[in-house]
Amino acid sequence: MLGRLNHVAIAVPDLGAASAVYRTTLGAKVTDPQALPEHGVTVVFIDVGNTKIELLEPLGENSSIAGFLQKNPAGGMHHVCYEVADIIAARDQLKASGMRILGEGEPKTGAHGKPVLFLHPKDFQGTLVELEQI
Ligand SMILES: CC[C@H](C(=O)O)C(=O)SCCNC(=O)CCNC(=O)[C@H](O)C(C)(C)COP(=O)(O)OP(=O)(O)OC[C@H]1O[C@@H](n2cnc3c(N)ncnc32)[C@H](O)[C@@H]1OP(=O)(O)O
Ligand SMILES: [Co+2]
Repeated sequence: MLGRLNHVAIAVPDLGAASAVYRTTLGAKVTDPQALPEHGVTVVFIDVGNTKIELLEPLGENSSIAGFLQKNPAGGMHHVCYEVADIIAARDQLKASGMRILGEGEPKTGAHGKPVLFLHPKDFQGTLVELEQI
């Protein structure tokens, strides 16, 4: 089921400040901010060759990452995203093995314009897992 590691996501309280740290101290090329209101976040990506770093900050009132940032006010590792060839087949296989699919269980369109799903962190060793269909 698993393909490449598409990205590692870091939730931050201030996307501009976090982007500046990556740009000035690590020489990173940071994409322009991309507002994703349907996901309640604004994101940027940093391509590191073999994968990407996604920096994300809350957007709007009930952002799905607000709770995480309350617990981690300075920010922190938020999720990993794995690529899958067939997200519906992956979803159905995971559901059959008792894993919890977050949201209504139907893929939404992610930052890369591809279908994505999220798996409950409690089912994956305390790590929020995103699947993105390539
Ligand atoms: C798709 C666009 C973009 C892309 O890459 O294309 C993105 O990645 S957008 C990313 C933002 N969207 C999401 O994260 C959607 C999925 N997330 C959720 O539905 C929620 O964040 C959820 C349900 C994982 C947690 O929501 P919340 O924190 O409000 O709920 P709880 O406090 O009840 O949390 C339950 C339990 O899980 C622990 N938790 C929460 N977030 C994480 C996390 N990122 N990693 C690990 N664990 C997490 C939380 O601490 C609670 O644990 P407990 O021991 O019960 O306190
Ligand atoms: Co992501």
